[in-house]
Amino acid sequence: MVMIQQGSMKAYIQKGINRSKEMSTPIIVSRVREIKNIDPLLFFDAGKKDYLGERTFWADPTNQTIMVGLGKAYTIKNDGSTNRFGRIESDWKRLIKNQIVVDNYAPYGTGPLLFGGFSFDPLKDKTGLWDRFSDAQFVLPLFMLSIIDGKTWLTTNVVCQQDMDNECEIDLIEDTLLTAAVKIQIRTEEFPFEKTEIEPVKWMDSVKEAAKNVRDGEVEKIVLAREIRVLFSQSIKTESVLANLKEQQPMSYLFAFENGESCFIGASPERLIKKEKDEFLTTCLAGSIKRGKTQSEDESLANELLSDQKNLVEHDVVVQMIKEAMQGACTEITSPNEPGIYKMRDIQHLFTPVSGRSKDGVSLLEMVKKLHPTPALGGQPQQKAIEKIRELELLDRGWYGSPIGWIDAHDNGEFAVAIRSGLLQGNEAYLFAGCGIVGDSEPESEYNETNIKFKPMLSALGGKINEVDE
Ligand SMILES: C=C(O[C@@H]1C=C(C(=O)O)C=C[C@H]1O)C(=O)O
Ligand SMILES: [Mg+2]
Repeated sequence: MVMIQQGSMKAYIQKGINRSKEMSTPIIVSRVREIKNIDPLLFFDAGKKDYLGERTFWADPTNQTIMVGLGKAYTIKNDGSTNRFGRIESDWKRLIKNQIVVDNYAPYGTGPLLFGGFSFDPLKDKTGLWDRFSDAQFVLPLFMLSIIDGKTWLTTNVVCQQDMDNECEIDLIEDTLLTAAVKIQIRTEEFPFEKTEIEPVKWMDSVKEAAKNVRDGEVEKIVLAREIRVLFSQSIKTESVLANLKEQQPMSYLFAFENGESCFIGASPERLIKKEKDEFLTTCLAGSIKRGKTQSEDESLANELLSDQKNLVEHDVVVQMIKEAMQGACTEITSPNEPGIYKMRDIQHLFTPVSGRSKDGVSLLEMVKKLHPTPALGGQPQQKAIEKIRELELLDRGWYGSPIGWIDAHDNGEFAVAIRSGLLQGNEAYLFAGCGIVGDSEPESEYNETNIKFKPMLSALGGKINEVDE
C-alpha cells in the first residue's frame, strides 16, 4: 500500500494507470476526505441521475456507521462455485494488495470497501426474479459517503486498468454530487396498491408438515418463508421507501442494493456478524410476539414471550449453534445466560448477543460462511433443514434471509441477515417473511407471525397495513 498526500484525483489516476501497466494488474486509487455533514438519503437521491441501478445504502441500528455507495468502480461476483465465501475473500485480497490510498488517514468505515451479499441457497432452483443478483456479489463503489460516529467522509475509488484513458473529471463529478445532495428534498407519498398473498393455504400446510418432521425427530427446527406481492400503479421510489424505513425502523439495519432495474431493500433487526479489528460480535434473534397497544400490555407480552416454551425452543436452537460456531473461532467468549427482549415498532424478539476475540486470524468471511444460515433462517441440523426448505418452500428466496453487508481492506466489516425485506422492480414489490417451525408450531399462529413481519416493508411502501389480531 502506498500513502500519498491529498490532491487532484487525475494525477493519482495517472500513477495508478502507470503502475497497472508495470504490474499487469488492476490498481485501486482511493481518496478519503472529511467533508461537511450531508444527509445520507439526500446523497443516495443525488446519485439517481447518473448512478440509478448502481446504488447501495447501509446503516446500522445505532447509526454509528452509515454508508452510501454510488456507481461501481469494481464488481466481484461468483455464481456456481462451491466456495463462494472464500472466492470473494481471495479476489478482494488480490485487488486491495496494490492500492494507492490518496490520503494519510482512512478511518474505520472509509477507504476502499465492498458492499454486497450472498444468495440464501445456491442449490435451490432459480426463478427469473433474482436474475440480477448472483450467489455472491460485491461492489466497490465509485463514490462512497460514510458517516462514522457523526463525522462525514467521502471516499472516491477508481480501479485503474492498463488500457484506461484518464479523461474522466472525477473531481468535478464529486463536487457536483455533493452540491446536488444539499438541494434535494425527498417526498414520501402514499399510493394505492394491490396486495396478493402467494399460496397462503399451501404455506400453512407446509408448516404443518415441518412441525410433524420435528416431532418425528427428523430435524429440530425448520424456517419456512412465504411471499406476498404488492402492485402499484406507478413505479416505486426507492428513496421514498428508504426514508420511511429510516423513520419507522430505527432499531434495524437499513439496507438497499440496486442492480439495474431491481432493488433489494429492507430493515433487518438481525446482526449476523460484525468484526472490528479482532473482535467478533454476533446476535441470536429468534422467537417473536407482537407489540402491545399500551405499555402494560407490551410488557406483559414481553413476559409471555420470555416464558413461552415454543419460542424459547426456537431461540435456544439458534443460541446453541451460534455459540458452538463462535467457540471454534474465538477466545474470550461472552454471552448472557438468558435471552433478553429486542423491540422494534411492529414486533418483539428474544435476543442473545455473543461476542469473542478472533483466534488464529479467523476472517470475517470465514465467520459468515460458518454461520450462514443460522437456525434463525435455516434450521437445525443445518444441512437437513436446508434440504427440507428446498423441498417444502414455494418460493425462490434469492437474497432474502442471506448475509448482506460490507467488508473493508483490513477485514473489518459487518453482515446482517436480510429479513424484513423485499425486492422492488418497477411498480411491483416482492416481500418475504418466514417463521421458525418447531414441534409445537401451529400453522395459523405462524401465519399471523409472518403478517407482523411483513408490516415494516408494507408500511414503508406507503400503503395501508394489514392489521392482524391473534
Ligand atoms: C425469518 C424471519 O425472522 C426470523 C424468525 C423469527 C421467528 O420465527 O420467531 C424471528 C426472527 C428471525 O430469526 C423473517 O423475518 O422473515
Ligand atoms: Mg417464531
